[in-house]
Amino acid sequence: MLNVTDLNVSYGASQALYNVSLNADVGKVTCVLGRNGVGKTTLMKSLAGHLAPGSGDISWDGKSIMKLAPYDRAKQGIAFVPQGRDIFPQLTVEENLQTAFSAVPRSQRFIDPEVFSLFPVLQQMLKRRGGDLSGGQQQQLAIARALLLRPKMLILDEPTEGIQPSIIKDIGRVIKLLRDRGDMAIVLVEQYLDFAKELADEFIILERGRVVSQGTGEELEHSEEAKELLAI
Ligand SMILES: Nc1ncnc2c1ncn2[C@@H]1O[C@H](COP(=O)(O)OP(=O)(O)OP(=O)(O)O)[C@@H](O)[C@H]1O
Repeated sequence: MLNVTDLNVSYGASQALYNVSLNADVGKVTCVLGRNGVGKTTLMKSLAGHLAPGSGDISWDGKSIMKLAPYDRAKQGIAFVPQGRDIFPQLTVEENLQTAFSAVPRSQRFIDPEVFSLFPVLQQMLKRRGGDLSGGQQQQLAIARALLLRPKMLILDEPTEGIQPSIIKDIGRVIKLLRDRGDMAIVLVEQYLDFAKELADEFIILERGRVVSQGTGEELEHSEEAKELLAI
């Protein structure tokens, strides 16, 4: 289980997160919602170890991971799919997938066929360069690469951003499937309420760096407050 407690994060003199707390359970999708610029990415980068919080704590399975570098968090099973996907455009799809290998034991350094059953298009495009894929295909590649880390926690930062509806559906289906497998905590950042409603078991909404609403997926379904907080 992930426990984030009273996290404060600043960029120089400008504070982006104020006393943010969040829990995420294995076998559940926890959605982090909010409009542009409210601090969602800052929170995800803090979880992955790319930003150092000023105060507060982040623990995984009861142990603080605050002092671990991103690579060591990946080794602990924490996989981060950043916004903008961050794939290597000059490498092939296969080579992009293989970049996950450095953070897993030797015995796990193979492309698990499961990623092709989740994302069949990647198998067809194995020898193509990452940069030649569409935005949606790149997103699928980034998720597949994260899955090769055999994560216990999968962090997805706005996987639907700028992606065509049919691929959004596919990604939603994969997230549900991974959740139902029951061996992974999924933290999903979203701006789109409808996508979040379909998937969320728990949610928080951020506004100007603070948690202003939280609850269960069912509560999100009927929340007028959420609609207002996420309206553009
Ligand atoms: N590198 C940075 N230096 C200074 N300020 C930053 C930096 N990155 C983000 N910020 C500021 O921190 C605040 C939170 O930004 P963040 O990217 O976390 O929001 P977000 O909710 O993820 O937004 P989006 O949906 O647009 O990605 C914003 O006011 C942003 O301008």
